[in-house]
Amino acid sequence: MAEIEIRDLVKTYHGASYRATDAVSLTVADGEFVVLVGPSGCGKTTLLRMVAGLELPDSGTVAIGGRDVTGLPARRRNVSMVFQSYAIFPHMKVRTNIGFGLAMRGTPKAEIETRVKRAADVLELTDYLDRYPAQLSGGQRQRVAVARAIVVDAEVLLMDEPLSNLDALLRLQFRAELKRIVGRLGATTLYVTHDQAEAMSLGDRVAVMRSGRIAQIGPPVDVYDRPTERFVGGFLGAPPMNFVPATVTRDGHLAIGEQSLAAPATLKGFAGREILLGVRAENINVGAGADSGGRLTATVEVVEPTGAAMLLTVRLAGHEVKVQAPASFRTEPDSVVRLDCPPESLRYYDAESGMALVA
Ligand SMILES: Nc1ncnc2c1ncn2[C@@H]1O[C@H](COP(=O)(O)OP(=O)(O)OP(=O)(O)O)[C@@H](O)[C@H]1O
Repeated sequence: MAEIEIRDLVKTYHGASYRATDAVSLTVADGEFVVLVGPSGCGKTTLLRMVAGLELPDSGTVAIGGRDVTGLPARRRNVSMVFQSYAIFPHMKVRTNIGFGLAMRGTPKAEIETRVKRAADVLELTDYLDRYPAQLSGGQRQRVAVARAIVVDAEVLLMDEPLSNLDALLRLQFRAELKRIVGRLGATTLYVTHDQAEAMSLGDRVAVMRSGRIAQIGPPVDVYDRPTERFVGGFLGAPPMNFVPATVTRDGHLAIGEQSLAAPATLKGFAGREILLGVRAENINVGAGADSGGRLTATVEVVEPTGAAMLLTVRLAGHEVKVQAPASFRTEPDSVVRLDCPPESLRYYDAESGMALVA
């Protein structure tokens, strides 16, 4: 059993006027992979370091496997860590690097050898055991760091941007590999990244952080599809969710400038108010030309082929909107397009607070 239970963790760094983490609570179930994601400075690393035992909270508790470890130093927590910098020793061969943690714990030599071999096998490093880090590629070095973390059989795996030193392609490859490895291990994992795509890809659940708090947590697809606040919709997704100001009219419409869509009955109580309409680029149907049938009219500003799709930037009632059209869609700047959004793909937010209006 290695559930991580974080309760009301508060941390204010010396001299700071704000809390780096502001009463964060989070439970990571045994064997679960939770990703902390959010913009720079939102408190992800601070939270992870408090779980690791590298930082003491001002208040709140951390329990691992049902044991309160809040006051315990890192070495007594049975956690394993992988950091952004590979933190592998340049003067040691891969074999020694991987076995380092075990050697420090006084594990017998024969057992170290067996376990290093097993970890190297999992991470496809067997052919590199007698090389020095300088003789490895970035991805291989990163795998050595991961091997060293998994070899000790810790209850909990903590990773802070472990892929950030890799170039884009390697990062993508290793992301899938990491998912496979950690899945196989079944370790309880808390993982920090600022990369929303990485968070979506890896997490059983994703916790989106903002200013020291968890804004929303849930399975990646849920969080992506139903952001509970504008911030989350604007952070997850490339392009981010579109937000268009609209007024709820008394006759049950959503007025977007001079144009309108039907408003759902759930917005009845908001008649007369300006709200934000949230919609993902891929949920907007687009037709070329003024007669193509959609209920809204917009003007194309930018056309970007992405290969898999055609990304359009259009202007709708003075607002910029990203639309993902099929790759075969043909249009050009200044052309008129018609847009339609299936009602089930629309989300509604308070214009001031940015919070979702209806679930
Ligand atoms: N040792 C420190 N002393 C003072 N302030 C710190 C310290 N470490 C972090 N902070 C501040 O605490 C806040 C949270 O930092 P933290 O490193 O946890 O954010 P983060 O979300 O991990 O950001 P990034 O993605 O940039 O690493 C930031 O405002 C940061 O400037």
